[in-house]
Amino acid sequence: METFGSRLHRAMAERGPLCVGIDPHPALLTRWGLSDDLDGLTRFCQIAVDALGDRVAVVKPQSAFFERFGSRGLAVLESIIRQLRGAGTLVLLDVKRGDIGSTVAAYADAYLEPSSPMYVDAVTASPFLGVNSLAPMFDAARKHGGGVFVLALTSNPEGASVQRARGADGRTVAQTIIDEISQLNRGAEPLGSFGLVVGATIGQTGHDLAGVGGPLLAPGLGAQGGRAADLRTVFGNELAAVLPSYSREVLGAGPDPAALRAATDRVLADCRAALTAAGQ
Ligand SMILES: O=c1ccn([C@@H]2O[C@H](COP(=O)(O)O)[C@@H](O)[C@H]2O)c(=O)[nH]1
Repeated sequence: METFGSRLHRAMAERGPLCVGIDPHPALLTRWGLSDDLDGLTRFCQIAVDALGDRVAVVKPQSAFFERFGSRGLAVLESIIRQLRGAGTLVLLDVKRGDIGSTVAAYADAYLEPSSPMYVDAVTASPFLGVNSLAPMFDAARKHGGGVFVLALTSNPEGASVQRARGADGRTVAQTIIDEISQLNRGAEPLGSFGLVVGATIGQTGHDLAGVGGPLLAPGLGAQGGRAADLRTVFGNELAAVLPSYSREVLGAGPDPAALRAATDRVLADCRAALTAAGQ
């Protein structure tokens, strides 16, 4: 069985280093001339999937915007996950789950067990109940070729007070998370299956990302103010592992499918330029 890290490495080589988020914000539904209800959600997602599904390496649906509509919203999410995976696109579900280990086991069943209706290639996870509380997700990912992206240095300004707090050994909370995820990826080639989330908005991190060995998801580009050129400042020598992620910046170009594709091509070109400019 091929690992998630290997599948992601190939997808990034074939389609380019880009993740596009499907975040059906109420304001975007309105902007696309759609109603803020289940019909609008369904139409929005169909247009986005048809326009982008076979072009980008990774699509990242944001679960919250589907959960707004209850079980019928989740049915739409399940449907687009199936369609995207059918088009050969890796699906990273942004759901930021975390809990005590016995409950994380149920989240692992929900997202990383192939028989689940919500089965995806990878999920985002919150480590703030302790990285090791996520062990059931890591185990399921290993068993089924999935991936887990763990929050480390998030793109929002509020994250720093928690993530940059220092423990007894002098390391920040984020560095502890980075070090634990690095251990999980040890020896994995060409890329580990355990990633970190590091916002493109945070400037020089002051953290050591050199040994991570897995993908570095970089949200915060576009609508939150991050620019592709900032990736070089944030990630330094680790540009080869960076997976830039845009949601509103691309989706704001819709609903015209050609405009969505043009926006995707534009941000991908920006990212390629930024990620290769340092001679990588
Ligand atoms: O640190 C983080 C972690 C996750 N996100 C998520 O990414 C997208 C960003 O959307 P934009 O429209 O490109 O701002 C969204 O789903 C966030 O929940 C993040 O922004 N920062």
